[in-house]
Amino acid sequence: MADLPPIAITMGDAAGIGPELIARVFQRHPEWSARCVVIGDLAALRRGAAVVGGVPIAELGGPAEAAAVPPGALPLWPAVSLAALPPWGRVSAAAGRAAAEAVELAAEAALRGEVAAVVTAPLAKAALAAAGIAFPGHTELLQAVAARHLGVGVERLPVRMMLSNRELRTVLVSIHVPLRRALELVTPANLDETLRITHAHFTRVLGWPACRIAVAGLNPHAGEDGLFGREELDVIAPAVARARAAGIDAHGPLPPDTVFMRARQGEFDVVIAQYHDQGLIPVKYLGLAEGVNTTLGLPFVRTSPDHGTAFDLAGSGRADPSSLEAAIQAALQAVSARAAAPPSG
Ligand SMILES: NC(=O)c1ccc[n+]([C@@H]2O[C@H](COP(=O)([O-])OP(=O)(O)OC[C@H]3O[C@@H](n4cnc5c(N)ncnc54)[C@H](O)[C@@H]3O)[C@@H](O)[C@H]2O)c1
Ligand SMILES: N[C@H](C(=O)O)[C@H](O)COP(=O)(O)O
Repeated sequence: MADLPPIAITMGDAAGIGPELIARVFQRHPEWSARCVVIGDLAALRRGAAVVGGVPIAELGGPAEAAAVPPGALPLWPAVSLAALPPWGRVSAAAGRAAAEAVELAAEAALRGEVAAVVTAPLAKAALAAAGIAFPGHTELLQAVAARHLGVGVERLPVRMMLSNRELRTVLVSIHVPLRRALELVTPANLDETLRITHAHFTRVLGWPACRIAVAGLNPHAGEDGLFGREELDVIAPAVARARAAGIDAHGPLPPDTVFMRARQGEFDVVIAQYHDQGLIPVKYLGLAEGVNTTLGLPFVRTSPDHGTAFDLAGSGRADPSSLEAAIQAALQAVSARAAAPPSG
């Protein structure tokens, strides 16, 4: 796969652990230097490198120069610049704006085919908001950039968040919305789309022959035949039936308190969760170290660590790079899978 373009890694919030984790990754994986391009601010990456004891930085004019980067160097395309470095661990509009710019540049490069995938280091949603950026997080920002590139509205490019580790995968019906709003978003259309996008990701994008999808209920005991709520009977079960009629190996609605255990024991490949914390708590409870956040439905591969900016640790050198490493590894694997079996549509 040496002939594929590099993978873009965005620096994340410069006040958080992103820059130091990126530097740590190239210390631990010198073989990735020529396969990646980091998009960010030079001073922020220098500061991150200093936190982990120093890493040489190779400044690039663009992704095409990555292939010549020597092992162990941090391949930086300094296409984003901060007027001043933000203090560690503080929300700032400037850091939010710079983080978003790096993400937009990476997505546009991916859409032009100049990078093979996008891996995003964590940004702070409050910093994005402080910068006046109207998206709650990466997922919605990437969706908007891709839709703009394709000349369609975002409603024509639905995406979903998947969190995964070695033991469990979960895809969310809704993402960054208040819990009351999440309940309203348990609709036939959202269920159908989540099932379709999840099935397509595993079978068409990753080339699996089949994918066993469990669908969690919303209410205690999946409603207990309507005793504790009717969403299972009125919305979720019909969506599962429609999916099965369309050839998707969907099961449910299953009681949310045991469906993750059943998937972890091997009964299902992935669980569709009805809202953010229903799906993310079981994955993150198993530990942040190996978790990967993947956006399904985009026209390019995007992964991210499952943790955030960890402002409490930023600059200390104590942050664990494992989740970022897992995100890069997952992106490399997905890119290889796509190259071996291009999706049919
Ligand atoms: N991928 C992303 O961009 C992403 C993901 C999750 C949260 N966030 C954002 O990050 C900000 C902070 O969120 P939060 O505090 O809820 O979660 P967090 O993941 O930043 O931190 C939660 C806890 O985990 C610890 N932790 C996180 N990453 C670690 C690592 N690599 N090594 C060791 N310990 C680690 C932190 O010290 C903290 O105790 C918020 O703005 C949130 O929206 C961004
Ligand atoms: N919900 C994600 C998590 O907790 O891991 C996180 O906020 C990242 O979201 P984006 O990838 O949309 O920034």
